[in-house]
Amino acid sequence: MAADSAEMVERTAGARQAGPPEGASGPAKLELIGIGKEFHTKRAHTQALSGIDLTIRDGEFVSVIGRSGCGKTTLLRMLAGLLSPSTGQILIEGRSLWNGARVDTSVVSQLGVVFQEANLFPWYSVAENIALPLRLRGDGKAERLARAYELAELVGLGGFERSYPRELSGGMRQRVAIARALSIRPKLLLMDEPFGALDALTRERMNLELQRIALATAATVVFITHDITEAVFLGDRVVHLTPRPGRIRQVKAIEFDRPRGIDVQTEPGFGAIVRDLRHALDEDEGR
Ligand SMILES: Nc1ncnc2c1ncn2[C@@H]1O[C@H](COP(=O)(O)OP(=O)(O)OP(=O)(O)O)[C@@H](O)[C@H]1O
Repeated sequence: MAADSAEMVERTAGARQAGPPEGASGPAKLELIGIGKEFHTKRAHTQALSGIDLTIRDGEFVSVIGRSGCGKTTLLRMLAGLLSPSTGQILIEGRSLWNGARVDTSVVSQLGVVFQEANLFPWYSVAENIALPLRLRGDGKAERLARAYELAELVGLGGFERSYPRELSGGMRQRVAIARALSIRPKLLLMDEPFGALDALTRERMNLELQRIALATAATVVFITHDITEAVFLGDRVVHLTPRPGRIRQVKAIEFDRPRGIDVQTEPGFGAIVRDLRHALDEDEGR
C-alpha cells in the first residue's frame, strides 16, 4: 500500500471508530429529497419508489436492503445518473444531479459504479481495465498506468496488472471493477450487489477487503445488497426499504468500531441487529 494510503487508513480508521455518530456530523455528500419513481408501460403503472428522504455524510458507508422488487436497483440507477427520478431532487455535494430528465454529466463523471457483473473488457489487461475511465477522460498514459498499478495494489491484485480477465477468479474480477470505479477518485462509490455472484467464503473475504479499501480511500459508499449480515457488517447505517411503493421503513445505525473483523458477527449485539432487520423484512413479505 502506498504511504499516503497507509496514512489515510490510520486517519479514517480513527475517524470511523465511533461509527455513524461521527459520519453523521460530517458535511452532506449526498442528499435525496422527496425522491419518487414511477414506471409506465403498456401493461402496468408501477410506483417503484416514493418519498425517499436521506442524507449521507462524507465518508459514510450506507447499506441498502429490502425485499426483491422494493426499488433498490431503481434507486441506485437514479444515483448513478442512469434513470431520472419522477419526483424530488438528488444533490451531490450540493449540486443537482438531475435537471428534470436531463442529467448533469459533469456530476455523473465524478461517480464510481460497481454492478454484480464486473463487466471487464476481455481484450484489456487488469491495469488497462482499471485505467479505462482515466483514458476516457484523457489522462496521459504514464499517469493512468501509475494510478492503475497503485489501485491494483490497493485492491489486492499487485502482480496481476498484466493478466487478462479470463485468467482471474470471480472475486478478482470484482476487485478490478472496484479499482476501476475508484480510479477517478469518485465523490461517491455506488455498488449494486457487487458480491452477489460470489460464493460465501469469497464474499466474506471481499467484505473485509471492501471495508479496508473504503477506510483507505475515505470513500462515501452506497451499497445495495440482499444479504442482511453483509449490510450490517459493512454499514455505518443500514437503510431498510419496504416494497410497493419502495419507502424507507427504518435507518439503523451500526455502532461497531472499525475496522471490523469477521468475529464481530458472533457478538450478541450484531446478531440482535440482524435478527431485528430480518424480522422487519419478513413483515414486508405480506405487503
Ligand atoms: N424499466 C422498468 N420498467 C417498468 N418497471 C420497472 C422497471 N425497472 C424496475 N421496474 C419495477 O420497479 C420495481 C422495483 O424494481 P427494482 O429492480 O428497483 O427492485 P429491486 O429492489 O432492485 O429488486 P431485486 O432485489 O429483485 O433486484 C419493480 O416492481 C419492477 O418491476
